[in-house]
Amino acid sequence: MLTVRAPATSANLGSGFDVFGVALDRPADVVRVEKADEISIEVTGVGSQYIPEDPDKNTVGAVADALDAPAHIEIDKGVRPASGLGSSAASAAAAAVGLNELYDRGHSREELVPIAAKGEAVVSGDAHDDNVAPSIMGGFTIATDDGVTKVDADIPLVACLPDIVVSTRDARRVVPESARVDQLVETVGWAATLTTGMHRDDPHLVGEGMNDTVVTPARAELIDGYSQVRDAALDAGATGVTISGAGPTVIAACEEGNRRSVGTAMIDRFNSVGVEARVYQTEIGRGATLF
Ligand SMILES: Nc1ncnc2c1ncn2[C@@H]1O[C@H](COP(=O)(O)OP(=O)(O)O)[C@@H](O)[C@H]1O
Ligand SMILES: N[C@@H](CCOP(=O)(O)O)C(=O)O
Repeated sequence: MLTVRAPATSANLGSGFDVFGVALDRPADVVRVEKADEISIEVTGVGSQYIPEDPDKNTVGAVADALDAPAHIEIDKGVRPASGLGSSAASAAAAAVGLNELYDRGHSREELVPIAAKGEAVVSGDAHDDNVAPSIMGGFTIATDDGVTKVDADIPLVACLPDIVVSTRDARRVVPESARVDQLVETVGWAATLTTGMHRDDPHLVGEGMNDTVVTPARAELIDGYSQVRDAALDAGATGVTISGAGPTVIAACEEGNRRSVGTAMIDRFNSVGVEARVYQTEIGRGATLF
């Protein structure tokens, strides 16, 4: 039996819809894989009552199929489903790394990204790579059809998860079908600024690059209190704030010493609109770890 820990991730970061992602230091899923004649799945942990154990409906089933690696797969969820923290992707990433090792398939970490993304297609309708890439490879990742570029960055982050459920599938339905040229121009500027910030470990450039006028405003409607929480985090010293993945988690970049005050401000503001929330004071972390 092999055990793999794969981290939660925050995709998009505002300007990088379906492209940018970061591995978070915590929370994480822990997945155990053991060779078997057929695929079977057992799920425990946070939100496990909402996660199907049917291999056709769980992200890890699609990964085992793609690797032709039947196994008994135990998933201990640390990442709440429908959180915007790459919950479904964390399991898929862990399964891809574990089954690749168990069956000695010889794929590199980068080659495992599109394999793990097949699991994302099962739950959200699209095989987007922006969560599985950082969960497998760690750091800040730029995932495109040409492959994954990874930067090891050190940026303090606060992820505030409200007690609201937003499924990625539903949140993809509100994404506008088109954008104006002036919006493309500003998005390119923000994405370039964010990428430079990651290279320089500069939370101010990263925060500036977390802007977005295309996808985030449409999705903000799905999160009660989003704009108030964003303002509160910025007032408390966050350098940038946006929706994590498809939401409802709200993610803030900040300086090391500001994480606690930013987190408290975000929780208080969600509470003030009647929404319970919890906060992860975290940072950009490593990819899936095999034990
Ligand atoms: N291994 C898994 N872990 C988490 N969710 C899963 C898994 N397999 C299937 N799902 C389903 O995926 C959906 C959650 O995925 P998604 O909406 O993308 O949330 P998140 O943003 O947290 O990844 C839920 O409907 C859940 O039942
Ligand atoms: N690019 C995707 C990312 C979804 O992330 P998740 O953590 O909400 O699954 C999107 O924005 O739809």
